Order: sequence, then structure tokens, then C-alpha cells
Amino acid sequence: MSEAVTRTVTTPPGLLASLDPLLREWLPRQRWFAGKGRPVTGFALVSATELLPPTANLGLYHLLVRAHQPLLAGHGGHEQPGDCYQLLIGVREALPPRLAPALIGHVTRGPLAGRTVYEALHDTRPADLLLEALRTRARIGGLRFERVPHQEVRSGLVPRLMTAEQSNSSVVYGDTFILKLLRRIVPGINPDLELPLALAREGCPRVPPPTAWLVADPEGAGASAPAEPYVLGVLQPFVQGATDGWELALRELAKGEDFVAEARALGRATAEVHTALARALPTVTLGHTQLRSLVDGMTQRLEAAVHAVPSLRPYAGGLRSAFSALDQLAAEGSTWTAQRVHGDLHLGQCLRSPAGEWSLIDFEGEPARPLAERRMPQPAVRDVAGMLRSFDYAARSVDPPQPDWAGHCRAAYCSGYAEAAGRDPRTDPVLLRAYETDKAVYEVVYEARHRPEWLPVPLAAVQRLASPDPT
Ligand SMILES: Nc1ncnc2c1ncn2[C@@H]1O[C@H](COP(=O)(O)OP(=O)(O)O)[C@@H](O)[C@H]1O
Ligand SMILES: O=P(O)(O)O[C@H]1O[C@H](CO)[C@@H](O[C@H]2O[C@H](CO)[C@@H](O)[C@H](O)[C@H]2O)[C@H](O)[C@H]1O
Repeated sequence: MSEAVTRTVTTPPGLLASLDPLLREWLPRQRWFAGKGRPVTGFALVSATELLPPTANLGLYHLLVRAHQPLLAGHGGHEQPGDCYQLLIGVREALPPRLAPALIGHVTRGPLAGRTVYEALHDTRPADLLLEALRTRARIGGLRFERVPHQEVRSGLVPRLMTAEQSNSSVVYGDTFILKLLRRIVPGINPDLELPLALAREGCPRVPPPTAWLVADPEGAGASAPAEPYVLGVLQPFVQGATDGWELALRELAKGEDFVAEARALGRATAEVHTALARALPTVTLGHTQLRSLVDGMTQRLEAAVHAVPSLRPYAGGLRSAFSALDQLAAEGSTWTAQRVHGDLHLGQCLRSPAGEWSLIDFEGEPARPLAERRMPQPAVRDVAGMLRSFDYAARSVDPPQPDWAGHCRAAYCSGYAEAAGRDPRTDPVLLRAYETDKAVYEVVYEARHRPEWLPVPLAAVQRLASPDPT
């Protein structure tokens, strides 16, 4: 085992000020930028770590920056502290053509004046440096690189940045590991590390086990540092030759084939993960009081969604009834078990290996929700509802839509789940409808914000779920 490398570093004063005008323009254009629709009016430095001092060839900075954004009209136009983002900034005299897509801009003032800065994850040497730091369990400034002791990482694996549309950024190393660098950073235990670690401890083979991870310690994070570290990234085994469930479902739809066997296998895989999570982490019983606050949350999200997306308005009453029916059951004495769940499960989060084995990935939960909420135990049906919505999405993304295809998948998924969990989610239709409704409302807002052309897909579900007896 190699010794941990500890390196203290200093960063040049005025670094952020010199990057500020370039980042204001560049950051909002990134897919992973969460504050779309509001301009960035400035930055505050949360932490800066010089990973490579700038020479003629290359310099490298790790930055955590808080982007200031004014609130939308109606909130007084004041600035709020804004989200914190993780950036890896490369510095060169000039960019070689292969790095042109990574350009952030040319610095005109401050310590880097005359240099070109770029998104360093596109570049081999910075990506190598991250893997090497994880491999050697380095400490660099306030950055701490951790690795599971018995899991060796070979040096020299060739990196490539994934180009998929993502909420974060991932680098694949030699088809052996994948490093996901989180982009919007919040202090505290991140479920994307916490849950796969817990599942690995349980020996659950359905989730790639974390091999290594990096965090920023608060003492390196400025005077107003939070008490908890920031989880910045997770390295895990890369499932070679995998196809994700969304791609696979669309492929079968295009061929006119059903997806029933895979949907059943996915149901089983989901149940196995839920069973392992319920063993690994605390579960609680939800009585009327807890259910009431859950239902209140769903209702508030619905009200906010109706405000943001007016086409929801005609269905609001029917959708509310999905939530009040659940509240009614709780008032009559029904209780439910809550446990840790995936939190944002859909076909794109399921990977099928060439051998036909399914894995679940991306345990971050819905990134827009507060961390404390994402880490709360919830009925496992929440994930089931996410998957049921996903079959519907796939069936409605083709022309003409294939509702029967979705119906068969939904039934098979629930049967597979029942086989492995010993309980069929369909035996609790009121809970299932409430969670499907909550998810469809979330999707309406998500699509209105990110992909307006997809809005009809969740709106069709809203129409169905708003009726008292949705089929
Ligand atoms: N362990 C893995 N093996 C193979 N591919 C993976 C693995 N983890 C993630 N991926 C690929 O990376 C993509 C993004 O990963 P994900 O964790 O969903 O990131 P994000 O939170 O940015 O959406 C996935 O859709 C999948 O294609
Ligand atoms: O980026 P994430 O994977 O964390 O999830 C977000 O984006 C998803 C879309 O990429 C979105 O999922 C919705 O669209 C999918 C098809 O593209 C569909 O399979 C899902 O069922 C549907 O919810 C997800 O909601 C959002 O959080």
C-alpha cells in the first residue's frame, strides 16, 4: 500500500477576481449549472487549491466557488448566497486544438493575465493527477483523497471525459474505473457515497462499490466554513460494455419488441437494493403525523409547480386528491415503513452488463432537494413510482405512443419486485398513486425548465393521475 502524500499549497491572491468575468459567461452555459434562467452576478471563493503551479505548459486549480444570482422578480430582486460549484481550472499559454471545446477564456488581468484558462477535465494530465491522488490517498491543501484500503487502483489508466448529458461530470479511466465529480456541492454526507458504501458493506452486488472518493475539509474552506466536509467525487468500478435501461428500452420499442423480461429483472434488482438498504440503515414507521408532513411536502411541491407551469392548473384539484386520499388512510390508522431509498430512480440510472446483470447507479437523489430531505427514510414505493414513470416516458417518446408496452412493463416490474421483496407495490394503490403523482409533478417542472419539448410526456401522466381511479 502506498503512503499518503500530504502537500500544503498556496494559491495566488486575486485568482478569482481575474477569472470572474470569464466564469460569469461560461458557468451558466454548462449542462450541470443548476441556476438556469438567472444571470450570475459574481462569485465568492469557498476554497482554492493549487494542484499544479502554473508553468508555461500547464497550471491547475481546484476551486469551490459560490455563484451569486439575483432572486427572480417578485422576490425583491435581491441577491442570495447561491449554489457552490466545483471547478477544475487548467491554465496554459495557449490551448492545443484538441482542447478547443474546453476553452473558458483568455485572462486579461491579475495573476494569470495573458494565459488561457479551460475546463481541465478534458485534459489527460489533470485527470491523471486526480486518479493518482486517489490512488495514493493524497492530502493536497484542504482536499482529502480517500481509498478503500483493500481496493488497489492501478496507475497509468488512460482517462476520457464522458460526453453524456449529465448533472455532474464523469471521467472513465481505462474502462476500469469511473470518477464522478459532483458539480453542485453541498456540505454534509452525500447519499451518492453513503448509500453505495452501505450497500457494499451489505455485500449487495447490484451497485458498483465505491473504491475511492475525495472531500474538501471545512478548515480549508474559509472563515464561514460549515462543520461538515464537502463530498466532491466518487471513484467506482466501471461496468464495461454496459447499456443503460433507457437506451435498451428505446431500442426494443424501435424494434416493436416488448421489454417485459427486463422490466421484471429490474423489479427484482430494485427490491434487492431496497432489502439491503433496509438491513444496512435505520427504518422508521410512518404514522399519521409523519404521513401528514410527507403529504404536506407533496402538496406544497404541487402548488409551487402549478405556479411555475400554468398548464398544470386544470389538473390541480385531481392531483391534490391523490395526496388527500393518502392522508385519509393515515388518519384511519394505516402505517407505512420508511427506509433509505435511491430517490431519483429511472431507466437511465439502471445499467445492464453484457452478461445481463442489472446495476443501479447515481444515489444522489433529486439534486434540487435539500440534502437533509434526500437522506430521510421514505417508503420504498417512491423508487417504484420513479421506475413506473420511466416506462411511461419511454413509451411516450416514440411516435405513435405505446401505452400497452408501458402497461406490460409496469406490471412485470411490480411482479419482479414482489418476487424479490415479498410484497407487491400494487397492493398499496393509494400510496403508489401519491408517489407517482409527486414524481409526475416534479417531471413537469423539470421538463418545463430543461427540455420544454418533453413537457407533454409528464403532462399526459398528470391527466391520468388526476382522475380518482387512474388505471
Ligand atoms: N459504474 C459505472 N459503469 C459504467 N457506466 C457508468 C457507471 N456509473 C455511471 N456510468 C455512466 O455515467 C452516466 C452518468 O452517471 P450518473 O451517476 O448518472 O451521473 P449524473 O449524476 O451526472 O447524472 C450514466 O448514465 C452511465 O452511462
Ligand atoms: O440527471 P438525472 O439522471 O439525475 O435526472 C434528471 O434528468 C432526467 C432526464 O435525463 C429526468 O428523467 C426523466 O426523463 C427520463 C428520460 O430522459 C425518464 O426515463 C425519467 O423517468 C424521467 O423522470 C429526471 O427526472 C431528472 O431528475
